[in-house]
Amino acid sequence: MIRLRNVTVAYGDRVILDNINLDIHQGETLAILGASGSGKSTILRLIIGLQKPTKGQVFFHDEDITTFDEEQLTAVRRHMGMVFQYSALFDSMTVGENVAFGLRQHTKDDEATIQRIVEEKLHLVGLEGIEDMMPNDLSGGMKKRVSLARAIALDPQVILYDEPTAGLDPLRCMDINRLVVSMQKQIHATSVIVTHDMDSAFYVADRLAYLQDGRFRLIADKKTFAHTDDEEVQRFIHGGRLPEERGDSL
Ligand SMILES: Nc1ncnc2c1ncn2[C@@H]1O[C@H](COP(=O)(O)OP(=O)(O)OP(=O)(O)O)[C@@H](O)[C@H]1O
Repeated sequence: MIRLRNVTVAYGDRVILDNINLDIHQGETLAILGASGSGKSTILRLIIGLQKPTKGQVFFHDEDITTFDEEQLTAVRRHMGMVFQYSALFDSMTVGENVAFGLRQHTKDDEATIQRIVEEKLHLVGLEGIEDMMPNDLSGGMKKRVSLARAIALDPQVILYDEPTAGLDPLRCMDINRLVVSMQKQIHATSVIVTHDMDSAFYVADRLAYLQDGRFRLIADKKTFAHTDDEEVQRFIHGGRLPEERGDSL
């Protein structure tokens, strides 16, 4: 469904992604892992067409979107919902207006239809009756949920999550993890999730990809990934601990 082919992203001499290939299959949830600054968010920006690669191609349904103009990209983005790091809600708009934003931009739906969809999407993320609240009055977890409701307002084929659990306590993280899984079940979206959070990655993903030094060091299904004999990947999975440090420490 989404394919990156021989993609390089460089800023001057600094190569961030070095001739990478990636296939994302319809209906799957793929987690992209890697150290800070390894280029994970860049991959999301390439997929949604917010950034063009220095070299290579990005396909969505067999169309190379790197050749698209802004109007064509807007049409592609209609099928993609993005949950940005730190929610990125519009602070001056109510929750309802935030969720309705894409509907107003991309559809000619009447006000009653928009209100019905806003209500339905807020219900899907476990929030009801908060349409008139302002983002600044919400907790971090609620903001993420509203951000997700906004991302799914147009029934996207693809949902891109940039660090959806960052900054949340463990209970709120688990709420978001469950939501990510339930989104996939309920709207059959293809999901790509960029995260540092190993628990979250293993909970939500079908496959995991580990990015290092501009390349994918490992792309594998969850079980294979968890049991890889690649010591570097194992160290990342175990929060940097060496094998001798991995016993029960509590
Ligand atoms: N406009 C730019 N000019 C120069 N360097 C940039 C630019 N945008 C991003 N970078 C660099 O590209 C690298 C990859 O950025 P990206 O945001 O994709 O990383 P990331 O893996 O998502 O990091 P994090 O986990 O910290 O969010 C970073 O080192 C960043 O400094």
